[in-house]
Amino acid sequence: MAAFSFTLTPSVHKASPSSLSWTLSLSSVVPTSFPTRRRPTNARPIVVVSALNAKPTILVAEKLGQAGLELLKGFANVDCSYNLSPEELCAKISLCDALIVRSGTKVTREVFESSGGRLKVVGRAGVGIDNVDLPAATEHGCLVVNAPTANTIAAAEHGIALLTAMARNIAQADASVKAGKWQRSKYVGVSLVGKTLLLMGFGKVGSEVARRAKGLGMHVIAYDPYAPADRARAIGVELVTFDEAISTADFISLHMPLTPTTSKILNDETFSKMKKGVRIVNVARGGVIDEEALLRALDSGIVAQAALDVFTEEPPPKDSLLVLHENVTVSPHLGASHSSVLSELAPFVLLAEKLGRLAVQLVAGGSGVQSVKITYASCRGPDDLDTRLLRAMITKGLIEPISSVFVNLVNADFTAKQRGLKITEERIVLDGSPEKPLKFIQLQLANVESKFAGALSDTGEIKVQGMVKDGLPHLTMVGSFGVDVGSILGDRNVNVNFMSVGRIAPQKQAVMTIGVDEEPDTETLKQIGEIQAIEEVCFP
Ligand SMILES: NC(=O)C1=CN([C@@H]2O[C@H](COP(=O)(O)OP(=O)(O)OC[C@H]3O[C@@H](n4cnc5c(N)ncnc54)[C@H](O)[C@@H]3O)[C@@H](O)[C@H]2O)C=CC1
Ligand SMILES: O=C(O)C(=O)COP(=O)(O)O
Repeated sequence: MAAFSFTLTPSVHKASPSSLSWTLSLSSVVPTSFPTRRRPTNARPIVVVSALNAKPTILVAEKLGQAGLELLKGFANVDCSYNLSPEELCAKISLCDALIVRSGTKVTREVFESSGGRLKVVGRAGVGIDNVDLPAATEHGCLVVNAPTANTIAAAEHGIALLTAMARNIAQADASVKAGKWQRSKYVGVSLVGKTLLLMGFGKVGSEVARRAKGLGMHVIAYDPYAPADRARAIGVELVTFDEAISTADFISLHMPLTPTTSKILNDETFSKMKKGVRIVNVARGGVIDEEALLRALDSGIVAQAALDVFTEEPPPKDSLLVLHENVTVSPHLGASHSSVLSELAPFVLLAEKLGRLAVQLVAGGSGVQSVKITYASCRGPDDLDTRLLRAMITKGLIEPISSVFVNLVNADFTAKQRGLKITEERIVLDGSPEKPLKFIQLQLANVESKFAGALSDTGEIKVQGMVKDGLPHLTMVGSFGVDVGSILGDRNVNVNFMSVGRIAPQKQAVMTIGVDEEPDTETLKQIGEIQAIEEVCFP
């Protein structure tokens, strides 16, 4: 083991006598020690611990992304037991404080009764909560929470995929070519442009489908008694009555929850009022369609085609005439399959929050941030990077240290708007491999004073920039100064085993000693010495 030390000159904050404390500037050098997170006073854990000092037990009854499981394991005993029978679930539940399910587990009254009062939370890792008996949960004092936006884009994209695949007979044509046939006229398909698409349910998924369908040149109408007219107008969608809706549509796409009111909302009577040759897409829930009535409508030609991701019974019986119908395209409830996107973004989520926290601490007085510009540098095209989660975490980092608000993905945009924080996002598309979602994230806070002159960019904004290396967030730039000593050593395969910091007096020079497993070469030391904030480097 070896150690080397270098002196950091406070020249970076010479111009500002009340400059940032060394703790912060040195944390800029140590990539893993961003300012520590203070838990906001009103933040409440979801899971209630049942015995003093005991970890809660969470039963995960369906497959979740690894990143989500790791988070749970950080504070709870996690029992991943998939494909439990109803009896097995009831037998286990009295040992659990929380239960996490997706759409495949029925959380019935019997489950709540069997829990003996221990079950405090049912978490639905997804949108639809039709598989949870809500009155029974309420009676048993059990909270039911879902992830209302987690699957919005996936469900909307899947709906559009089914719509276009159905219109062009992709699944049938694929099977035919693979069977050695070449039936060009049989599978020619129908055009979408100029056709009327009816969205039944104009909430989060329905709105996203509308945007995409407009891009395909479709005329989009919606039936949703609760949807605000201004949202429909903004997207260019006409809200219509039920009867007008079903009698004028060429295509119908379902996006409402399964409730007693929407159950079998498409039935023999409604099919009989539809235009002959209508085409139906369902990525909502199987139960919103009377499946036997749909089969009859397909056989009679009222419905020309249907594309279904969801079924009353999942999986549907192998001999289901609906599934096997030649004019029906099916998928196995895939409208939520984007967990890999979340897991690949996980380290950047941490980076985003830490950059937000650091940036706000650089502001003189801490508050008064009115606008933040976020730059994402990526080798991926703009449409291939969903930044909502990152934006939410940056907002969380910016707002939580200076307020008592608890910010998460759900309320981040709302909270920012409420506080008058304007967020703009910019993407820089870099050359290179798109394997990693991002190269770096940069934040710029405009029109604020900094306690730390060195944190200001040439154009006078507070600027911080970071990247992810080996799964960890690294701060790479503050103001105009590159600060990532850890990255330089990491790039040269020099393993850091400790770091310690001292200083001669407040606002004076600081000394950092870094213990390394391998001797850094002179080129590495030279590179560290060239960092503007560093006065001198030596390796004894
Ligand atoms: N296939 C899949 O993997 C996925 C399926 N879903 C399904 O999509 C459904 C919709 O999801 P979101 O858009 O996020 O929900 P949302 O709550 O944002 O939108 C649902 C809309 O349906 C409307 N609605 C309620 N009752 C209605 C009725 N009787 N007639 C017409 N409209 C009615 C509501 O006013 C609301 O605007 C979920 O409940 C879930 O069942 C969601 C995600 C993935
Ligand atoms: O989020 C929803 O409502 C879905 O339908 C997704 O279901 P899943 O979590 O994939 O079983």
